[in-house]
Amino acid sequence: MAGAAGRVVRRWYPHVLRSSLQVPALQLHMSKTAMRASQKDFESALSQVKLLKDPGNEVKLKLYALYKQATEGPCNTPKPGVFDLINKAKWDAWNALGSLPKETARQNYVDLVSGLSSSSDSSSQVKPEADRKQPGYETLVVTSEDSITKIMMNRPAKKNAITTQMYNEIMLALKAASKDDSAITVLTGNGDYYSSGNDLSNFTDIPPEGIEEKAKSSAILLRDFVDCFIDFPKPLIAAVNGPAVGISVTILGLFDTVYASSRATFHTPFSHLGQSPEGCSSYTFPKIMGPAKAAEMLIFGKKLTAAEACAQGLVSEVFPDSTFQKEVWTRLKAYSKLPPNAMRISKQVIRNREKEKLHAINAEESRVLQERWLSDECTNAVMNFLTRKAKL
Ligand SMILES: CCCCCCCCCCC/C=C/C(=O)SCCNC(=O)CCNC(=O)[C@H](O)C(C)(C)COP(=O)(O)OP(=O)(O)OC[C@H]1O[C@@H](n2cnc3c(N)ncnc32)[C@H](O)[C@@H]1OP(=O)(O)O
Repeated sequence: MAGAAGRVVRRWYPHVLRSSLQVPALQLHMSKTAMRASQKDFESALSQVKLLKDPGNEVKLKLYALYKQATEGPCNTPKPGVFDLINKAKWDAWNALGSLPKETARQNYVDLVSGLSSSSDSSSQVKPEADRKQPGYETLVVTSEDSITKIMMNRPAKKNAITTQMYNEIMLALKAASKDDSAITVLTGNGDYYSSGNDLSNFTDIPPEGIEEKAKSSAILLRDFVDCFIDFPKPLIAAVNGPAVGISVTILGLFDTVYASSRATFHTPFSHLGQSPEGCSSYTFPKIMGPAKAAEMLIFGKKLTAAEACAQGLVSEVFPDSTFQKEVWTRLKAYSKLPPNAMRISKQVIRNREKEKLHAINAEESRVLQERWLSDECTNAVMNFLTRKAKL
C-alpha cells in the first residue's frame, strides 16, 4: 500500500505476530530518561505503530513484551509448549521483563515507537533512479531495490534495438543478478518500445577478416546470450512495456513470467528478414502455443496483440497500458518478498530437466542462423531496412 507521501506502509500488529520468529535476545533498557509517558502518549504510540514499516520480528517481540507489561504487568501466564514456537517466543520476551513497572514499560514502548518512526521516515525516502543506478552500463539502466534487480534496455530513440554492446551488457547484468541478493530479476524497456530486436546495424560492422568471420562470431554471441537465459537461476520476469520484435520475443519462452502492457505486440518476422528462429523458440513456442500457432508466428511472421499472446500462453497477464507500471511493480514487490530459496528451487524443479535440451536447441538454431546471415535473402532484407526502403 502506498501512503499519501508515497511511502510504503504495511499494517502489522505487535500483539498478533503472525510471521515466523527468530528467538530474540532481549535487552530492554530503552528509556534512559526519567520522563513519564502519559496514557495519551501511549495510545498515540499504539496508533502510530500500525503505520510503521515492518521493523522485523525482534523489534516486534520487544514491542509485544512492552505492550503486555504496560497493560497487564509482569508475565503470569503458563509457559507455552516447546513446539508452540511463536507463542513461546512471545512469552519469553514478556517474561524477560520481570517486574519492570507498568509506567516504565509504557515509557519504553513510547520511546521505541518514536525511534522507529524517525528511522522509518528517513529510510522511506525513495532515492531517484539515477542514484540507485548500477555503474558500468551504457545501454542499460540496472537497479536493485526491494529484492528486485531491474534490467532496463535503454536506447529508447532506437526502440531499444539490441546492439552487440547491449547483448554483452545484458549478459553481464544477468550474471551479476544471478549472484546478487535480489529474489527476482526483471527485464523491461525504456520508452514506447520493449525492444525492436536485433539492431540491424550489427550487420554493417564487418571486420577485415570478412563477413564469414562476422557471422561466426555473431553465432557465438547469440548462443552465449541465449545460454544466459537458459541458465538463469532465479525467477525471471519480463515486463513488456510496448511492442516487442525478433529476439526480444523469442527469448520470452525462457522467462518464468511475462507481463504485457495492452499496447504491446509480439512480432517475429524472420522469413521477411531472410532469417530463422532463435532464442529456443523453435522448441518453446510450439510447446507453449501448439505447432500451428507457433508456425504462424515463426514462419509467416504473424504479429500478435498482447491479448492474443496471452490467450496463446506466451504472456501471463495483460494490464491496461495506463496502469501497467503501477500494477506490475506492485505485483512484483509482493512476489519479491516470498522466500527466495523456495522460489529458486521451484524454478529448478520446473526447468532443470529441459536445460540440456535447450542448450542443444540453442546451439543448433545459432548454427543455422550463421548460414542464413550469409544468404542473399538476409542481406537484401537488411539492406532494405538500412537504406530506408523497408520497415516491418
Ligand atoms: C553478419 C551477421 C551479423 C549478425 C549479427 C546478429 C547478432 C545476433 C542476432 C540474433 C537474431 C535476432 C533477430 C531479430 O531480432 S530479427 C528482428 C530485427 N528487427 C527489425 O527488423 C526491426 C526493424 N525496425 C523497424 O522495422 C522499425 O524501426 C519499427 C517497426 C521497429 C519501428 O518503426 P517506427 O516508424 O515506429 O520507428 P523508426 O523506424 O523511425 O525507429 C526509430 C529509430 O530507431 C531505429 N531502429 C528501430 N529498430 C531498429 C533495429 N532493429 N535496428 C536498427 N535500428 C532500429 C530506426 O532506424 C530509427 O532510427 P533513426 O531515428 O536514426 O532513423
